[in-house]
Amino acid sequence: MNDEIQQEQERLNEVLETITKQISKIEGETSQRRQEVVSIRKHFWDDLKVNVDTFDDYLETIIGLRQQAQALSVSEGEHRYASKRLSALRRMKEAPYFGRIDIKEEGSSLTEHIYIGTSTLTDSTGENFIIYDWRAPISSVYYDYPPGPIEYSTPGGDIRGMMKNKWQYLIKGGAVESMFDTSITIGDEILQQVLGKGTDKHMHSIVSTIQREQNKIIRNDRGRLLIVQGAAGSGKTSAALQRIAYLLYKNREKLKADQVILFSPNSMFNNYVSNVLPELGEENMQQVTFQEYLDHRLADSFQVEDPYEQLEFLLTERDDPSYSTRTASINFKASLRFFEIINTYRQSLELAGMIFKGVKFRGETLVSAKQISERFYNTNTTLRFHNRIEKVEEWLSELLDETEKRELKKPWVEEEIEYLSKEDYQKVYNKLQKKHGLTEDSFDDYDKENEMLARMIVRKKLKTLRKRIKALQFINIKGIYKQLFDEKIRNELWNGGNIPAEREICSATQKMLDEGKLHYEDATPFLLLKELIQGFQTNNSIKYVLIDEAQDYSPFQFEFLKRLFPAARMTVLGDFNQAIFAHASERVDFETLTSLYGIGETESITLDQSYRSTKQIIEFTRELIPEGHRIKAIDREGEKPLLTQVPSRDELHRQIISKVKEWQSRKYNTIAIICKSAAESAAAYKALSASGEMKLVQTGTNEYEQGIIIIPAYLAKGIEFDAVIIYDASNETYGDESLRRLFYTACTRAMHNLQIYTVGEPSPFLQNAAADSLLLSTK
Ligand SMILES: Nc1ncnc2c1ncn2[C@@H]1O[C@H](COP(=O)(O)OP(=O)(O)OP(=O)(O)O)[C@@H](O)[C@H]1O
Repeated sequence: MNDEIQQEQERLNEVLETITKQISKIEGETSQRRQEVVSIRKHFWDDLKVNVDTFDDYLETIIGLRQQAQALSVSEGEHRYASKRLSALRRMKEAPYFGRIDIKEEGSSLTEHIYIGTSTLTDSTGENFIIYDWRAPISSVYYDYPPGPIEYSTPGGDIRGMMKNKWQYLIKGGAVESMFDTSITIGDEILQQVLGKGTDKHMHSIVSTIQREQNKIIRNDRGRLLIVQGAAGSGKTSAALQRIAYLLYKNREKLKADQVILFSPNSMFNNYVSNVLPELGEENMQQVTFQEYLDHRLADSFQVEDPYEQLEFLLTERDDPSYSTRTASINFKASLRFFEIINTYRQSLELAGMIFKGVKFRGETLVSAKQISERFYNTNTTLRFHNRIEKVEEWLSELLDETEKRELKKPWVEEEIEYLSKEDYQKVYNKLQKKHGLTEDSFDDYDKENEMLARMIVRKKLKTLRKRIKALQFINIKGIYKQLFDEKIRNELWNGGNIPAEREICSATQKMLDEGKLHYEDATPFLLLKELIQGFQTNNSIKYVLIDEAQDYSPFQFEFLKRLFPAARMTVLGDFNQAIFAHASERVDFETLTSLYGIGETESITLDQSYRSTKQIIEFTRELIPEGHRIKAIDREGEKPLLTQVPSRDELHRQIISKVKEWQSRKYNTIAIICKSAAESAAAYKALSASGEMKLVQTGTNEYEQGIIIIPAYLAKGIEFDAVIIYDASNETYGDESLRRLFYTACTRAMHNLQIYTVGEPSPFLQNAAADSLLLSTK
């Protein structure tokens, strides 16, 4: 051990001793707090005198109850805080800090050693910092500057100074393994070591090696919208998660983890990233997929297609007669033009076109659809659209009041009373007694009893109808959406056509609706129209929305999310070179998003440095896309990706099995065989699974599994593998230009090794690359 490491180890030992002392102190406190909580819970009612005889007694009881509940909540809060601190300290024992900066602030003669770790540590007085949390203002200097002049912002103003040294430490199990003075060493040694490691079941935090550009994303505090366009593997997901940890720390007094929501591509991805925040001592944010939200809102009325079903159709059914109409429909329905058409359509409904459903009770029409329509268009026409709907709703509720009165005397009610079971009768009786304070004596009045029972029965029967009227279900949204595709409306509102396959799109959409289905491309437009008519359902409690893999969202969906979360700031992270859904085929950047909140409220950051893959893999993958030369690789060496052309499927499978064996001996944790579609994955699984343990990943797979997996490219997005086999990159499979982005996404999942097979002639995508970034073999 050299002198420097020896000295550092001694300091580390002192820090560890402080941590150990604090742990034992807090352990005592937590156990005491726990006992307090248990005791208050156990004796909650013993310590309380419950007396409601007089109003004063009642008041006293309520006050006592409140005090007791408050004491419980304080103790629970203290216990929670102490437990959180305890787990932070226990985590720190492993590696209390990872960096140090030596800083002399302007106007001070003292050079301070600032140690940086995952959590704060102070001495026993609580006044002096031994370690600074990586999210503290001063820690930003570590990520933003090399030694030399520095500047950072604090709530009290900007601070300037000089950084004399910057150290990186690799500490494991309480021992300093290595340390680097970054003013002397070239490159980021620790980053190299971290990136050279194998995959794990879960993604890890990157706080010890956050790069300057990523730090800008993490600490960005300006504007309503932050757009991050970043190359594959540039750390977008990582930056998003550390950003959440940062926001929770910075706003710890007012922001809770469940006020932050992350939209992610699928549930396997959710599982893959679920450890990052707990590793940093924070609770996980809410995580959803856009599809989950659509299902939540629409699955009652429709069979809603999910995005992967849509994609699978596009990837595998090219010969289907409806294929070209479907692609035209997807493009059109994701466009801003369709968004505008829907808005215009909604406005036109103020004058004509609303479709209603008649209201029926026990098979009898109380009011017909036509009558509702007449009411809507003939009265209150000067009011705003939503108020007019409200007026109709009030009118229908009044009609129900009248119906209730009328029905009371009808024979069906009398009959239902007779058939009431004893229990029902007793229930009704008890309810009535409680509500009206009836005594045994007063209830023997037959008429009164009957009237009350009748009212109860009729009300119960009308309850669902009332609810549906309150929920504005008398508006036929499905009919209104279908009408948008009628020839008449098309001529009036679609602004002169020029939409490819316009007629075909219209008839296919109407047919789909008649079958009770809703394609993925229709789900958001349908929901938008519904909300524009019925009023928006908003969620004001969410303060931050982060959207990962944002290239897969249409401008439509962004508009929708903005309206859904009116109180939130949005962070959008994506890469258009990985846009795999048909609706994004034309788009190359997030330019259109600027209009969401306006230029003044929008900031954009681009990440060009890729961290996931070796230099050789990046040199190959960047040739697959336009402007790929901008992507920079980390100086991490590996083997050149290998392209092997085989004559047949049988030979393909033989070679894959032997490649997997070779790689297993290299101890790779995950080897992925990436296919184009679910259909191709299933076929590959059938042919290969007998050779050893392999897992097939499908849309419903919830866990990121280690080992050997077979996976369609679109489900592999967002995640990574030690080594990747591209199952078949032939011209037949990846011949069409529209598949370039999917192919790029598949290849960029590889961290250390990439093997591409092609049965017969390779895809044209490989032709540019083949010259110098791919090794060719035709075994
Ligand atoms: N600063 C960093 N320090 C250490 N590792 C990093 C850093 N930035 C990114 N990585 C690693 O690089 C890999 C890719 O990161 P991440 O998945 O966040 O990228 P991405 O931009 O979301 O990728 P993609 O768009 O391809 O899904 C991960 O293994 C991540 O841990």
